[in-house]
Parts: sequence; structure tokens; C-alpha cells
Amino acid sequence: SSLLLRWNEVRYGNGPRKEGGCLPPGRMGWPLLGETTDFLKQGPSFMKQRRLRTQPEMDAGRCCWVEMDVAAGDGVASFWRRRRSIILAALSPKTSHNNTPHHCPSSQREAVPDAHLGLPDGGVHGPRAQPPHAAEGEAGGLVPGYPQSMLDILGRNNIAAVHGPLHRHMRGAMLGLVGPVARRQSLLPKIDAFMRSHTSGWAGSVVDVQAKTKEMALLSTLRQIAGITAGPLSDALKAELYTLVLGTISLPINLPGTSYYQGFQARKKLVSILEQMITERRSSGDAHDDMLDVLLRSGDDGTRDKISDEQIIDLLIALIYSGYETMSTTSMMAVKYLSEHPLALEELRREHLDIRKGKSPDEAINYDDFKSMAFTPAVIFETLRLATVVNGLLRKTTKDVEMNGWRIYVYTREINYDPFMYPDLMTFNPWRWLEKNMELHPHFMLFGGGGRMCPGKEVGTVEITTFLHYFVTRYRWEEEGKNTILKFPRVEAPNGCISEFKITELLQQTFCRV
Ligand code: HEM
Repeated sequence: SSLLLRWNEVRYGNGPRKEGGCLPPGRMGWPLLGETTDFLKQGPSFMKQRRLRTQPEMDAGRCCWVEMDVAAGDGVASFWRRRRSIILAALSPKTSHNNTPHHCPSSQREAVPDAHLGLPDGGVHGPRAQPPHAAEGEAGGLVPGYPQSMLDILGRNNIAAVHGPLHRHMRGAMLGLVGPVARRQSLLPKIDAFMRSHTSGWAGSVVDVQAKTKEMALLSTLRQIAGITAGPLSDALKAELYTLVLGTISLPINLPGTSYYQGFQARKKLVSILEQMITERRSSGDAHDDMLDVLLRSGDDGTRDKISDEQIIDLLIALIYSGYETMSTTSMMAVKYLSEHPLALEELRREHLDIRKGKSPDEAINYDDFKSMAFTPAVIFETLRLATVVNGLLRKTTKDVEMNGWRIYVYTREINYDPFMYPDLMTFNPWRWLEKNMELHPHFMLFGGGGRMCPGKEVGTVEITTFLHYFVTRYRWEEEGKNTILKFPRVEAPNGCISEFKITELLQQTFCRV
């Protein structure tokens, strides 16, 4: 074992360092695996230990990266091909141990500027006075570096896989679907109607909130995309999507029985269902009030480029995929935290009951209602922070930026647990978001940043808000037993029964009276 570790270090670690290369401090770990398994097993404490180990280098004002050698996928467990990766721990200026620019120990040339990541602070230790230009990430030679299994299964036009003009084209189309105009005119009423019916009839029962929020995220999106309601088609799509999600986080081994293989088959079936829908829409010529209709007609008026059928399909798959786990997990964790923090629940419920004042029971919440809410976004941000639904962002180099060929994992989780930004950091405290308008802080990276900032931030927040609205204004609930939540590498309640809540009392009377 020692010999193997040593060989790997000498072959891939010491070599470049000795030759004057700018290899950051760290260990290379095992051949092929690097330190991936340790990272996956230990998660946050792995990062802490590596940071402590590289402290002298950081204190000396030299490279500040924590480095490890992992396979493609860095922590998403796809070890098919050796890939070297650097983990950038995103920290606030106060936590950073030196505020000097990062220099390569040997060449003294400035290392990759933070701006190249296209993120507010690039995720490297040390502050940057100027937020970077959104496009600099790609101009600087850094593009998204998501694992091959994810790229294969989500399609070659998948927004996370493409860059340059194609990315701008796909992103423009995505923003057209979920931007402010679409939200106000078309999405909000649909989301309201869906959440209202999805959260009805739970009184007196035991509900698995994990299952319900997953179903909620999928069905709500399907309704927006193509007006699909619960039924045989949504069941078929649900089964394929679950398999597809597992495939994207698997080893890319294309053999029958593997998750990757099944994920790929699921993609084929999804593509075929969507192709059939497109053909039917074209042959009928009927107009529909949904995203598929908007995409099929895009370019007709000459205001933007036409989008091909293949691109439409990849865009719709990306839309379903991106919102699915993020929205469901955030909603589930918000319910969990609220059950454990009655004061926060009380405040949230007050905000939502106030919104219902003057509305009839059937009246939807509207754009102005969302704008008036202050505590609800705070609950959502605090949930995203504490549960850390997104651990980090992946980038890779496309040209020589001193570390060509390396994948870069911007480990944003660290910033969520930064004691200087979030005093008493392990406490669920939504009020902290009200105090400093922290959403505008350059280290706010819950939705990424720069040119790759989440285009679904607003619509995702609206969906979670609407879910919470009907949940807290209709029900009181109790957690059944003590549910354990796994937070790394994915946030989930294992065994499926962990988020069961007993709905004990219906607040419908209050709801109707106000
Ligand atoms: C709580 C909910 C959500 C969270 C926490 C979240 C988080 C993120 C983050 C951190 C990124 C940046 C990834 C990177 O830089 O590599 C991102 C990108 C993205 N998100 Fe979200 N997201 C959420 C909801 C949604 C929803 C509902 C949609 C669909 C409308 C969506 C669509 C996307 C897309 C398409 C990208 C890629 C953008 C690009 O590469 O240009 N997200 N999201």
C-alpha cells in the first residue's frame, strides 16, 4: 500500500512540483481513485483536514488550493478514467488566511484569477475587490466540467455541457421559459393551481414528505412543460426520470444492469416520448399554453434563432432534471427544519396568513404577494445553506491556464458553514437573512454565480414558496419518530420513511375565516 501511494505521489505529484510546475499542495492518494473514497466518506471533515494540512502553504501566501487526485466526476463517483482535480474551498475574506493574490511558488506568476470561474468570488481563498465579468469564466479557459455520465445522459445540447454561442442560445431559450414575463403571465397561476391540489386531503393521515415533495417537483414541472397532469403519461415519465437521475451520478460503464446503462435507456425512452409529443403538436397545429408550445414557435417571429427539435428535447430534460432534486429536497428540508423550530414556523405561518387576508379561499397568490414576502425567502435560503442541497460546482480547463486538464470543484459547501458570515452557523436561523440583505452579498452562491448562475432561481423559489404557503396555512403536523437525514454527498432521507409527518389538525377554518 505504501509503495503504491508513494509511486502515485512521485509519478503524478512530485514530478510536476519538482519540474517547477504550479501544482498546489496536497496528496495524490491512490492510483485511479485518488482520494475520492475518503472525500465521499468523510465529506466536510475531509475538507477540514486537508485545509489544516495545507495551512503552512496558505500562511506563506502561496498556492491556497486544497488539491486531490480524483477520477472524472470528483465525488460523484465516476472512476472510469483518471482525472486530476483541484478542490477550491470557497471561503469568506475573514476566514481566508491570507489576502494576497495567489502566486505559484515556483514561477511567481499569478495563478488562475478567481474571475475565470465566472463566479462572484471564484471560490478561491481570499477576497476580490471586483466581482468578475460574467463571461470571463469561459474566456479564461474554464468551462463546466460535469461528469461524462451526466453529459451523456442529459444530451449533447444540455445547457450544462455546452459553452460559447450554443450555451448563450440554450440559456436564452431557457430564460424565455422561466423569466419574469413567463412567470407572471403563465407560470404563477399554474404553480398555484397545482400546489393547491397537490397538498389537499392530507389531514388526518401520515405523509411521507420526501415522496410528496419529489412528486411535487416533477408533476409541477411536467404541467408547465406540456400541460401533463397526474396519470399514465406522468407515471411513465416519472419512472424514466428516476432511472435517468441515478444514471447521471453513476460510473459510466455501459453494460446491461449498470445504472449508467439504465439511465441511458431511460433517456432514450424520454426522448422518444418527447419526440412523439412534438410530432403530435405539429400535426394538430393546436395552440397550447405551455413551454413546449413556446419552444416550437420560437424563432417564428424572427426575434430569435430557431431552436431545433433535438435542442428542445435536451432543454426540456435539463429543465426537469435541474429543478427536480433541488426543489424537492429544499421543500422537504424546509418542512423538517420548521417542525424543529416552532418560532420560525409561527413567523412563516403569520406571513402567509397575512397574505390570505382579503382573499377568497380559491384565490391564487400573485406576483405582488411573492414580492411582499420577506421571511419565506429567508427560510428557503437558510434551508439551502444548512442542508447544503448543492455542494459545489464543477469546472474544467479548455486551454492552458497553468493547470490544463485539471477539473476544478468549487466546493461552495464551505462558504455555507463559514462562521464569519453565519455566526452560530449550525443553528437554523432564517432571521439572519433579513438583517444584512445577504442575498446581494458577493459570497452568496447558493444558486451559483456569474454567467452560469441558476436560471431557475426565481421559479424554483416561487414553487417552494407556494408549496409552503398551502402546507402551513392548511395544516399543523408532527414529525413521526426521529427522522435521520443524510446530508452528504446528497441530501436525502434514506429508507423513504424518514420524513413522515402526521397531519393532526387542519387549519382550514382559519384559512376560510380570514
Ligand atoms: C432550490 C432550487 C435550486 C437550486 C438550489 C439550484 C442551484 C443551482 C446552481 C448552484 C447552479 C450552478 C451550477 C454551475 O454553476 O455549474 C444551477 C444551474 C442551473 N439551474 Fe438551478 N437550482 C435550483 C432550481 C432550478 C430550477 C427550478 C431550474 C429549472 C428551471 C434550474 C435550472 C438550472 C439550469 C438549467 C442551470 C445551468 C445554467 C447554465 O449552465 O447556464 N434550477 N442551479
